[in-house]
Amino acid sequence: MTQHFEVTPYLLGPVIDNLAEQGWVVDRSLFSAEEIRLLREECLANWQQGKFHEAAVGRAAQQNRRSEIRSDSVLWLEPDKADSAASLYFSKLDAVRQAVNQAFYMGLEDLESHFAVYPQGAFYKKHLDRFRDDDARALTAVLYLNDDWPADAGGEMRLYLDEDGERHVDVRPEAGTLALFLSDRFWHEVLPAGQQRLSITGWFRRRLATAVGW
Ligand SMILES: O=C(O)CCC(=O)C(=O)O
Ligand SMILES: [Fe+2]
Repeated sequence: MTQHFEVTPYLLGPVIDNLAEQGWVVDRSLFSAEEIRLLREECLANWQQGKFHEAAVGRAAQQNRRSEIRSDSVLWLEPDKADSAASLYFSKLDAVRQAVNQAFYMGLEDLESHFAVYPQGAFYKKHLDRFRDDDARALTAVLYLNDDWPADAGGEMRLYLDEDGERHVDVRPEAGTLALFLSDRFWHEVLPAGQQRLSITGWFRRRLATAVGW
């Protein structure tokens, strides 16, 4: 069954405007409570079936488990095999991709995404979402799935707004909050989570300018 999830331009307008002005945006209107509930259930069902693995740092052959840097567990989403909740996610994010490409000619081609579960106490130290040997990741999208996130539960994503880390915003991982930021520009971290924390992290990737002999 093919379903089309409309993302009306009036929802994307402010997202694009904020990205243009500041390179990051926090949106709370793209996903409905029901859509987030479906995604959360899918995330938890996979978690309970033991399908997640401890997250690594780095890419491909250079991947290492570094539990002093991050202590979450992840499960990659497969767009082709996506069942209903994940395909809903991919169609919404594709609308974002197209709007960003139209506005900024960024040439975003695809999206790689994983569910992430941060058990109580888990964190991800300050980092940049771009690998030394791969600059394809251009725009990061983090969507939070947590139904109930008390103010004192920690687990905020701290997004640093300048190079020296003096200014930052803390994003609470509440259901339906979507944070978008330029992957090569914004250092960020996940503060220790006071309770289990669920999310989907995605990276829009750009075509790589590979040398082909000319
Ligand atoms: O979950 C978050 O708030 C951010 C996760 C993150 O920084 C990452 O997976 O690279
Ligand atoms: Fe990150």
